Amino acid sequence: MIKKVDHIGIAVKNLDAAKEFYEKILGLKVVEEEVVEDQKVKVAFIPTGDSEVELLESTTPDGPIARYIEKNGEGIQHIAFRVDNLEEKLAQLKAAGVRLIDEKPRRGAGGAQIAFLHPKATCGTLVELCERE
Ligand SMILES: C[C@@H](C(=O)O)C(=O)SCCNC(=O)CCNC(=O)[C@H](O)C(C)(C)COP(=O)(O)OP(=O)(O)OC[C@H]1O[C@@H](n2cnc3c(N)ncnc32)[C@H](O)[C@@H]1OP(=O)(O)O
Ligand SMILES: [Co+2]
Repeated sequence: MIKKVDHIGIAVKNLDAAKEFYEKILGLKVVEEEVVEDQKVKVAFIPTGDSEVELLESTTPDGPIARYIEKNGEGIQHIAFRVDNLEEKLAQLKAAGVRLIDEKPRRGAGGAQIAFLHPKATCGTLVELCERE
């Protein structure tokens, strides 16, 4: 079952510059920063009520965030929905013929289990599903 929007992923060129805007100008607060090697990103999480903003800077010129920015510039790269059972949700989507990027959960930020659905199967938005304690 999908519980809520967990976070909105925003691709940025420079995490420090983005933090400057979100913290100093908007008045929000980064609570956690982490490198997720598996996704070739450095992330900063900013709580906004019941959901968070995830700022993403690429750690390599060939990662998904670098490729996204090269093609589209900075901006919203994905939306993440919290699920209570990721394996079960992936099996259900696979049975429904949905194109999955990840058939098995991978490790995400903050110890979450994550998996992506292909934007061509979701009416144009890259969707992440995540399960966390
Ligand atoms: C840390 C973690 C966490 O929260 O815990 C994260 O979020 S990590 C967040 C970063 N990690 C990821 O994004 C991992 C999953 N992403 C991927 O595997 C990749 O980025 C893909 C989504 C498959 C795109 O791959 P690639 O750039 O090689 O393909 P491509 O440029 O040929 O794109 C194929 C088609 O999908 C579209 N497309 C590509 N990226 C898109 C996006 N973010 N949103 C909407 N559409 C997108 C392209 O425009 C293109 O459409 P046309 O054919 O019409 O031109
Ligand atoms: Co994410």
